Formats: sequence, C-alpha cells, structure tokens
Amino acid sequence: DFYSSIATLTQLSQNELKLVSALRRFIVAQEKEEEDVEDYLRQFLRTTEDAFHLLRRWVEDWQKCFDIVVCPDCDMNGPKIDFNLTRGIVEKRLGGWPQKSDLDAAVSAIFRLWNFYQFDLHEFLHGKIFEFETAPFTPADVIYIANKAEETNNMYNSIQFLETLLDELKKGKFPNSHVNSTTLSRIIAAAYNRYDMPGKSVEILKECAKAEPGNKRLHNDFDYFKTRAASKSKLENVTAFDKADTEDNMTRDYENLCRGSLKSPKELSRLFLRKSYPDLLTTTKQGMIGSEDRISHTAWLRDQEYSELERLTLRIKLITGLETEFKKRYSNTEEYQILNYGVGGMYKPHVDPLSELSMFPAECKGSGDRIATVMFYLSHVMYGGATVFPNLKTRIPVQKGSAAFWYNLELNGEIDQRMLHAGCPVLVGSKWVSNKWIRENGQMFKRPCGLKKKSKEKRLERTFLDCWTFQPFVHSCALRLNFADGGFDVY
Ligand SMILES: O=C(O)CCC(=O)C(=O)O
Ligand SMILES: [Fe+2]
Repeated sequence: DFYSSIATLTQLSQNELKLVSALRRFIVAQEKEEEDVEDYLRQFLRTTEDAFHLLRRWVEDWQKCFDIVVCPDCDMNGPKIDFNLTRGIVEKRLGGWPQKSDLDAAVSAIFRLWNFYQFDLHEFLHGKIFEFETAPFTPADVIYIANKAEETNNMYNSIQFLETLLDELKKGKFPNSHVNSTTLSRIIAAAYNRYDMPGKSVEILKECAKAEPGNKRLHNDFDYFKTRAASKSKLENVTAFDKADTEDNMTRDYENLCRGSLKSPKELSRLFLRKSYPDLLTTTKQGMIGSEDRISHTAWLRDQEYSELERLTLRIKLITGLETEFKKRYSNTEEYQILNYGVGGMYKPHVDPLSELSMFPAECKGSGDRIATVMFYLSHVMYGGATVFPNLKTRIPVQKGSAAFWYNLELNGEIDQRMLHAGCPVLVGSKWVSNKWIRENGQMFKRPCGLKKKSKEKRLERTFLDCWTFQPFVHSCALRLNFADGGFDVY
C-alpha cells in the first residue's frame, strides 16, 4: 500500500528521480545516435507532487514508458539495459510497484476531501484548494476520476466532476484540451442515460445539437435520448443527484466539526513539547492500516527504546496523576503508537477501549482496558486533520507539540460514549500523532472507581477532555497545565 502515508509517497518521489535520470540518459543516448525519441517520453519528464498525479504516473505512465523502451522484441542496447536495470532496482527498493488499487485510493481520497471540506470544484480542477496550490488536472484526469466514481456507484460525484469540467471547457479555461465541449457533453449525456435520466441527457445535448447540425454521432445520440425520454412513463427523479441525505446526526456533527464550524474554547489550548519524532516510522517496526475506518500508517515504540520516551512517560504520570510505567507484564500503559496520515488520511468515529481481550498486546493482558488516552500532535497540518468529538461537539485542531488527554472509561468501568472521536481527513499536509494509552491496572488509588457511572471524581473532574499547554522551555518535568476553562495548575 503506497497511498496511505506521506512517508511512502516521498519514497516514491525520491525513487522516481532515479527513474527519471535513467530515462534522461536513455533519451540523450538515442539523440546521440540520431534516432527518434518518442514524444511521449519527452513530455513525460515533468514532475508534480500530489498523490493522484504521482500515483497515476507510477501506475500508468511509467508502465507505458517501459512498454515503449523495453519492448519484448526489440534489441536491448546499453542505455536500454541500464534503464531496465534501474527499474528493477527501484522496484526492489520499493518492495513492489504501486498498484491500481493505490491510484483508486487516491481518487477516493479526492472525493472524500471534497465531500468533507466542500472546496470549490472549479478552482480544484485548476490546482487550487482554498489558498493552497496543487497540480492542475487535465480534462483527461477529470474524466478518469469521474469514471472511477461511476465504477464505485457514485454518480453524484461523477456527474459533478464532469459538469464542472464542461463549465470550464466552455469558458475556455482548458485551451489545449484534446476533449472539446461537444465530446464531453456526449459523455455526460451518456452518464445521465445510464442513470435512467434520458431527459437530462437531452437537455445536456440540446445546445450542441443546435450548434452542430452536421455532427452525425451527436445527432444519433440526441435522437436516441429523445426517444427514450419520450417513452418514459413517469417523470425523472431530477433530485436523484442531490447528495445522499442519509447521514445520521453523529456523522453530520463529525463532518461539521472537521470543517471547523463548531468551535470550542478548548481550541485555545496549546502545548509545546520539546521534542518530536518525525523520522521514527522508517526506523522501527511498521504496520499499516488501510481499512475503511482508518487510512494511515502505524508504528509502535517501546518506552525503553528511547530515553526521551521514558521521560515523556514520566511527564504523563505527573500531569495526569495516573500510573504510566511500561512493563513487560501487567503494564500500566501501552507502547507509544505513532500514526502518519497522508492527504486524505483519516480515522472514522470510534472509541479507544478495545473491549476484546484477544486484541490486547501481551504486556497488557492483565491490565484492564484503556482507561485514558494521551494523544500528542507531532506535526503541523496545513489544512484538516483535527481530532473531533461529535458527541461533545468539540474539536482539537492539529498543533505541533500539543497534546490531548481524556478518560475513555466511566468510573464504573463502562465505556464513556461521550468520548467517541475521529481524526478528520488531512486536506493539505502530513499528520503525525502519537498515542499513549493508559490502562486500568495500577490506577486503583489514582482514579478510584465508583459503583455508579457518574460517581464523583476526586480530582481532574473538569478534565475528562483536556488540551494541555506546556509553556515552552520549562525544565524537564516541572510543567504547567493551562486548562481551557481558565483554571491553572502548577506541578
Ligand atoms: O488522529 C487523530 O486525530 C485521532 C487518532 C485516534 O483517535 C486513535 O489513534 O485512536
Ligand atoms: Fe482514538
């Protein structure tokens, strides 16, 4: 899986440079021999950085280059052998070539981001998302993306992309397009027809049919859709393309919070940690989750691997008043979990307790469930990526060096459903976070349990969800907690 993290995309990008050099060497050698160089190969040597374009190049365009250069029945000369060798080395280094599924994931991410953040599609096609620049799309890219949407039964997205492209083509915003607006209108009309809306197909083609009386194909289509529309007994459901309005309140709150429309005073809290660990994923054991619920890469770090982590765990103990020691058995905490989300990466609403003993790591088998979560934000994200709590209507924006703390369990040990939370999709940037889950074991006198759910808590009762503010440059463990509601504590 190459898609779900910026770290792997960066790897692709770096390795691509090697391929580009080999291809350049090949072209130079061809030119020296005064042999023709295919236009495709020359044009190909442009680079862009976003996931969709990067993956499209790897999955489709590079393949085409290989087919041209390393054709099965042509002689393998020096530069050809060199190029082919480089391909083999790069493939080996990457542990496999990016697959169509990676590209599909990048396309799904485009839709997810557009649905979440509702950026302007017209601007997006020209490489603009809010104030950010990305690579512009060609009409062929947009048609490719729309086809993908249709393949996954998402006609709404498909039609929206195509109609936006048509608008832009008509405005002359794609001057060098190989697709003209009549061809695109026919594509859109056919899509409506597949969705059993031939009336819409007729409407789409009306204008070009008038303007191009001699266009036979167009008129064939037009007549066909007219006949179909006339034979349809009932009216077309023209609202069929409205965005499905089936979302429950929780999902709506989740999306609204991600857009930032429900602000919380907690946003004012900031925590500055002295150290972050941006490069650890590549040096320790790795895993990845590419499920529907979570799109990110994961690594785990034991406290003992870095002395900084041991100190950090001690800090958590001092702040929370909970037992945090990491032990081989009956551990009070889990290893540090490091997560990296790329563009489009996210984590759907969930609660952190695992409930099932079989999912517990060995050191926590007898440690009870995740009583509390401490989550550190290790990177800035340019847009998106907030952590949101739909039931509390609260969001914590990403702020490098800050951390959030919350209890997952009620005092009687039941899961506290208020703490349902989610990681919003990253729109621009790369999000790194780290979780330290604190277990029930050892907290007996630290957070005494009660028989009832709402038994009164002795301390930190205001802080079932907190963002921490570390004043920068405080000495190791003497830190100050700045509660969002104005409270102030010194440890
Ligand atoms: O990335 C986030 O903001 C949330 C992560 C999270 O909830 C988790 O890892 O359990
Ligand atoms: Fe979580």
